[in-house]
Order: sequence, then structure tokens, then C-alpha cells
Amino acid sequence: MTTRRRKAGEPTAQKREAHVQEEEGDRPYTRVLLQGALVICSLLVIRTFVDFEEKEYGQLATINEDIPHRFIEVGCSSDYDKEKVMFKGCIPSICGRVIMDHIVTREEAAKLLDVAKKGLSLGGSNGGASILDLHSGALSKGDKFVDIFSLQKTKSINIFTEDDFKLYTRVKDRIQHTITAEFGIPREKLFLTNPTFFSQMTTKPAQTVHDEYWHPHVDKETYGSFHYTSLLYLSEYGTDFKGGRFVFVDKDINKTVDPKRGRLSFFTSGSENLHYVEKLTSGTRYAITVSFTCNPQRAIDDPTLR
Ligand SMILES: O=C(O)CCC(=O)C(=O)O
Ligand SMILES: [Fe+2]
Repeated sequence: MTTRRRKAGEPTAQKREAHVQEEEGDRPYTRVLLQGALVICSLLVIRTFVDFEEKEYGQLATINEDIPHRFIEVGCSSDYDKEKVMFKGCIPSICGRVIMDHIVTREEAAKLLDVAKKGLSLGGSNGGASILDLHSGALSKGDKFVDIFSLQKTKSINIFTEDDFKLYTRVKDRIQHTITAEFGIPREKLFLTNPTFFSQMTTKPAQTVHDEYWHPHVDKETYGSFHYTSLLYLSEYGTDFKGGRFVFVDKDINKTVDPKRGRLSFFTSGSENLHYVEKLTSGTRYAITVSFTCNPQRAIDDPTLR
């Protein structure tokens, strides 16, 4: 039998055992500590992310709200300075955004949706957004535009009725009247301008840059003649489509407008109202962009059945 002498400073057998037990007991304790730290870190990350999301998006009009009237003033950009004298009384002196859910009824919006669908069924872009302009007849088809009225003739079909046009004009007149009342413009100083169009947005990838609806833009720059832009929503965020919210790009936080059938949103068209539409993630979104100008030379007539 061999025995070994304990060296000076070497722990006794009992001490060694106690130490081993301590180490083994330590491991789960350390693990619990680490797991705790991990949970706290994850919670912090989630919190930061939620904060970021909240900072990124303020909600101006949600799908669950019913909004008789909401006016949000924003400081006017200098975009109108050169035109103030020329179009006195019409150029905005107060700029802003307005949401009104009761100017157009849900029934009227549903009928306009039918008009949009039957018109767009004759065409449709290769992806992204498609438009139908009842004034000029322009309809997206593939990677270009065709004239829907000529197309009707070639196909010997009549898809629109007098009533469709009457409804469109009646709704447009009401929107125009609402904008003049809201911004204090004499009625005879504001004119419908082009392009005024139905839009259809899908998840199908856009093939041309014109069909990419998700880029931030200023309507006054993009379309030239616009002073007031209005958007009438024909379908619903969350049920008819997902994604596709309208977003005002602001310095502090972006503000969203959820499209809702019959919801009217209008705003001054300068760079105080930079905006875009979020990419859709499912479904199809329909709206009408109804555009107004203070420049009588850029006025367009009501559309007629041809
Ligand atoms: O449909 C929308 O919500 C916005 C469309 C738009 O920005 C435009 O037509 O210029
Ligand atoms: Fe726009």
C-alpha cells in the first residue's frame, strides 16, 4: 500500500471535497446568472426596437378610427413663394393635412371601386402600380399606357355607364368644395388638374420605375401643377391588403394614414408634405388621386363617356 504525504499548503481531503462541491454548486448558479443577463439584454433590445418603431411611425389615422374631421397644420415650405402673387387667394397660407371619413359615403366608394376594377380589368401594368385616368383615357397596360376609350371601341364593348361618370364627377366636386372650405379658397380659384387617376397597387414586383409607388416624393415636384392633393381610398388596410399605408415623411417621426373605404385625405402638395406608400405585403389596394391647382392654365375638364 502506497501512501503519499500531504505537501505543505496542499488542501486536506475534506477541503478538496468541499472545494469540488463548491465548484459543482457554482455552475448552475453561474448559468442562472447568465440566463438572467441574457433575458434582460433581450428585453432591452426589444424595448429599444419598440421605441424605434414608435419613433419611426406616429399614427395620423388608423383603420379603427372614424374621423369626421382632423386637421394637422404643418409649416408651409418655400415652394409656393414664387406663385403667391400670381395665384393670390389660392396658394396656401396655412399648410397641412386633413382626414375626413364622411365626405364620401362608403357606398359611393364601393361603387367607385367597381368602376376602377372594371376599367383596370382591361389593362394592368406588369407589376407595382397601375393607373386609370378617366380624363385622358390613359390605362396602364404592360410597360406602357393605352387609351381605354379606343380599346373599348376595338373590342366593341362598353364598360362604363353615364352613371359611373356622374358619380365620379359628383364625388370630385364634393372633394373640391371641401378643400376650398378647409383652406379658405374662393371656389372659382381652384381647378381640377391632371393627372387625376384611379390607382391599383399589388405585391407583384414593379418592372419600371414609374410603377414603383413606394418612393418618397413631393407631388408639386412630381406632377408640376399640383397645389392640393386629395386621396380617396376605395379599399381597406388590413383586410383587402396588408402593408400599403400612406406615410408622411417628417423630421421627427413619420406619420401614417391607414387607407379605409371612403376615407378622404388631402394636403398641400409642397415639400412640407413629402410622402410615400409602403410596399404591399398582400392583397390589392385601390384609391383615387384627385388633384387640384391654382393655375387656371393647368385646369382640366370633367371626364366624359366617349
Ligand atoms: O395612394 C396613395 O395613398 C398615395 C398616392 C400618391 O402619392 C400619388 O398619387 O402621388
Ligand atoms: Fe403623391
